[in-house]
Amino acid sequence: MYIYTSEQIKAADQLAEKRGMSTFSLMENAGCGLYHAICPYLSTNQKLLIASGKGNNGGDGIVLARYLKMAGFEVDLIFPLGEPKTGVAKQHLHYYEQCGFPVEEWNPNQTYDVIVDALLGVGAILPLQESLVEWIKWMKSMKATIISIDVPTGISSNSGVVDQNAIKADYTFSLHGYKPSRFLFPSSHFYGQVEVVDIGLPQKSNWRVWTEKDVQKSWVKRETNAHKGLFGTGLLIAGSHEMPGSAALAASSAMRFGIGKLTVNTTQHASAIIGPIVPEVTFLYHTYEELVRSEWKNRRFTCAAIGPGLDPTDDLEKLVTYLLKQNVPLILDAGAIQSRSYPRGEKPIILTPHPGEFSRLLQLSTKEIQENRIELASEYAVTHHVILILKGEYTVIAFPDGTGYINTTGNASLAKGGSGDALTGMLLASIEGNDCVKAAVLNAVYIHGVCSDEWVRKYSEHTFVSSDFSSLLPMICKSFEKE
Ligand SMILES: NC(=O)C1=CN([C@@H]2O[C@H](COP(=O)(O)OP(=O)(O)OC[C@H]3O[C@@H](n4cnc5c(N)ncnc54)[C@H](O)[C@@H]3O)[C@@H](O)[C@H]2O)[C@@H](O)CC1
Ligand SMILES: Nc1ncnc2c1ncn2[C@@H]1O[C@H](COP(=O)(O)OP(=O)(O)O)[C@@H](O)[C@H]1O
Ligand SMILES: [K+]
Repeated sequence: MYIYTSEQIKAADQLAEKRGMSTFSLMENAGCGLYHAICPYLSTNQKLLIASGKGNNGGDGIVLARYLKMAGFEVDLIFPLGEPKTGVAKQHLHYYEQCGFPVEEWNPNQTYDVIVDALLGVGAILPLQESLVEWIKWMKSMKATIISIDVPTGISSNSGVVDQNAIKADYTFSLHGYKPSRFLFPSSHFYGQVEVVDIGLPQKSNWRVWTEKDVQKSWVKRETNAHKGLFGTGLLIAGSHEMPGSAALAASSAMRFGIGKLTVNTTQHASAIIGPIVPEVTFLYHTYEELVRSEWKNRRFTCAAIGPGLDPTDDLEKLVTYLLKQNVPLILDAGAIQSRSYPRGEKPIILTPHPGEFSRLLQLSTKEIQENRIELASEYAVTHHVILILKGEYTVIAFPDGTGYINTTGNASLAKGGSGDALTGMLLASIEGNDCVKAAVLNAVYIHGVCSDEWVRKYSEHTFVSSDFSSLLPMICKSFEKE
């Protein structure tokens, strides 16, 4: 489940070539792998068209055409942009023809059930050429099932940028690994159902998808003689007169997700609302200044989260600056997400912006953020030595060492006030319950999403509310515990 930029794909090809694995062989692997992956979606009574481009994406289409022909499928191979230009694609076309298979001319009057888009892959340069646009318009009018090879033609592979005439695939079969645009916007919505086809190259990338297996492997079971002191003494600075619920949601998720002890610093009014929801927590009613002056030193908190339900003020900023010096894991959310510098300590500092907050932080439009979520999050995490969780569909989790992960759980039922507060609470608990910081963060994000996935399996996606995390977490967490 690795993610590769177009540059990384080219580098992997070159390295393979240097080590004796020719691009010709890789293309054979690609075409053969594609054949086996695509076959289950096809039937021999369908009329198939493979439209190949001039580069190696087109070459993959040629190899696929040969395998399909050999298996008895009715398939036409055409070159809407002209015949192949790369040496390996030419070689494969030669072999295809030597096998006795023809190349067809594009016939706009012919109809097809399935069209394979092997026009452009990771070598695409946008915008699309005029000569392609006419052909794509015809293809769209066909109402056939569209299968794209590697990347749907007309979308970028590294960014979310989409050409106005881009092909919207029903299925995309990506070679070697995912391409970043699979998880960016608006490009991800052009991929359809995605499968990765292995082509025999070793997997190595600093970006990948966090999976159920990863959660299972890194799940920490409690020792039989465990005591509450082992799972953190957290301080949650959250909730205001106007937004008391955010603290309640963060606190209840933190308790449910396993934190040992939790103190909430909030207002008297907010605590009257939080207390009945989470009777397990204790309260402090300090001003930010008072917290800085005394409380922290006396209490021995082992981790903190700040921001849900708080407005960004100068006093809050002073408190954040103070907390950043305390060398404990710190989660900065909502009102605590501001532009500032961060110390290079051993304890993790975690920022949880949604695209709007990240856009304010970077002074970029949300469109630019969404098109480049992975790259921008990673740059920020590395430059500022923080863990950056860029929320939304396909949440991006970037680490200061340049590695990163995409989360694929969660759905639009989470698009409701309070979901982010619950995540903050879960992160706080997770970071104290797992010695591996990466696993702690990734598992919290993953399970936060799984809760909403479980909800929509049974109920309407409109009806999920953040208080539901509390009743879903016991069952979801149980499913990850090894017997
Ligand atoms: N390691 C891997 O993943 C491998 C990938 N292969 C395939 O090779 C592809 C990359 O091949 P290439 O680097 O040759 O690149 P592509 O085949 O993606 O595209 C390059 C060709 O398209 C033309 N082109 C670019 N932008 C265009 C536009 N806007 N309008 C019209 N024409 C345009 C270029 O002039 C060039 O001829 C991958 O996507 C994959 O399908 C395999 O064949 C080999 C191994
Ligand atoms: N369409 C979606 N698909 C997956 N996850 C989503 C979607 N919409 C929202 N989320 C998740 O819900 C949470 C929303 O957080 P946030 O916007 O901070 O909410 P709030 O501030 O109201 O608590 C994030 O974890 C985000 O990833
Ligand atoms: K393609």
